[in-house]
Amino acid sequence: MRNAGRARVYVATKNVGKLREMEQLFGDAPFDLATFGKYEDPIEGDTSYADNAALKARALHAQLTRAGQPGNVLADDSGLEVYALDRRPGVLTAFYGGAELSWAERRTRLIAELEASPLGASDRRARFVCALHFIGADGREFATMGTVDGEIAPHERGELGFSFDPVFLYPPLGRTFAELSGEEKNRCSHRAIATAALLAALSLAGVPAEVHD
Ligand SMILES: O=P(O)(O)OP(=O)(O)OP(=O)(O)OC[C@H]1O[C@@H](n2cnc3c(O)ncnc32)[C@H](O)[C@@H]1O
Repeated sequence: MRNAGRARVYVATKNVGKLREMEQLFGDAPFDLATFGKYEDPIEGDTSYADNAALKARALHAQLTRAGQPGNVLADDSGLEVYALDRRPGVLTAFYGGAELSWAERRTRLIAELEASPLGASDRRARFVCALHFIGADGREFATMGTVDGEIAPHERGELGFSFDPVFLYPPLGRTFAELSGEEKNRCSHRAIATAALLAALSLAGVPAEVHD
């Protein structure tokens, strides 16, 4: 008898908010997401989400292989781009404002920086970007991207989500990402779009392989 197999995928992240979303986004797909306790994240570059996602995936892939535990890996590199700020903080979103600031302080700072900028009074457009990179246990690599357009809200709103979600207004619903349920965010987010593309690519490529019993 032939069955679609389930495969473990180690996620190269230290961001609990991302991991929680990925677990929901992978939903019924034939993968079990896991973390590797000894994952050491590499130093990321400052130019490309795709390069950083590949860097993180390859680092974890190598660490698992060294530990004698080879397997599938997945990494996400993402960020928030504000048009009036020349698309900053962009690839460097995780470091916005420096390590000593809380996320609430970073959100306040972003709104203030936007409003002090020459275009900030008339242009609040922003987008979230997500690059995913998957490496199969057989070494095959798959990369996808997703983006979602929105605006920087005048004040933060909502308690859900993480990081910049309370200041990211999603115009089609008139709410910030932090005012959307997990299910709602996972129907429209940058990560949802990149994940749907990845799951489609994996399915077309026959990953995970069918098992015979
Ligand atoms: O590298 P890992 O360990 O995965 O975690 P990280 O938080 O450092 O990840 P990134 O380098 O990809 O930084 C992405 C940043 O972009 C922001 N971000 C990405 N997706 C987001 C989302 O769905 N909601 C809110 N903020 C998001 C958030 O501030 C993240 O810290």
